[in-house]
Amino acid sequence: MAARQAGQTDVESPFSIRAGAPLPALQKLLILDRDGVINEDSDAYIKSLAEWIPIPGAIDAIARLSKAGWTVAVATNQSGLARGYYDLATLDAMHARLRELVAEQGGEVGLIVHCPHGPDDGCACRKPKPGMLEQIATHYGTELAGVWFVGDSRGDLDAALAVHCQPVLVKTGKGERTLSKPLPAGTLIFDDLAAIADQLLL
Ligand SMILES: O=P(O)(O)OC[C@@H](O)[C@H]1O[C@@H](OP(=O)(O)O)[C@@H](O)[C@@H](O)[C@@H]1O
Ligand SMILES: [Mg+2]
Ligand SMILES: [Zn+2]
Repeated sequence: MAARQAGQTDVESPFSIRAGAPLPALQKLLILDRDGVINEDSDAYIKSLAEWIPIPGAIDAIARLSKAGWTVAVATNQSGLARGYYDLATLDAMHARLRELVAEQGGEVGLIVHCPHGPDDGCACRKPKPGMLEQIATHYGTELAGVWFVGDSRGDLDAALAVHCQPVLVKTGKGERTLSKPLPAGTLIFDDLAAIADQLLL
């Protein structure tokens, strides 16, 4: 299958912050994995809008960060597209719903990038490859070093390390499963996205 480019269905403003560095005048950038971080995940994939269920506290966390000047972008593998489990319109409906829920709380979601490919397509965007993170960095005109990338799977952590992001693991989604095996040195661990927002907004 010809490798399609990673899909992006959103635009956002160009700001960033290197986690741990002095806070520059520019806004702060946080990158999130989707399934298992923002919404519940399933080994059967998230195949419909009805199956897209926000993790408690996640929508509020994104809204709180956004209102505090953080740019919150998303990088998500969506091999279910290549597998034919759902189509792009369904994926877009999930992301429209995410935006709607965050907007209802006065926040906004930044760029959402997805990898539509399957594991055997040899694309550059499927995590653990860092292509989507690089796409987000290009979009916002920023470096990635030290930027927190929050995921629930080992592939998320490895993608972060590939571009010198700060790997951050949440225990939601597949996080506990990921935590049961050795993690990359320096990985930060939080219960959930709400706890990350609490930390970043201290
Ligand atoms: O966590 P993000 O990247 O947002 O999305 C993960 C999903 O695309 C799906 O990724 C699949 O992995 P494979 O793509 O089949 O290896 C499985 O892990 C599913 O359970 C999961 O829902
Ligand atoms: Mg995930
Ligand atoms: Zn891809």
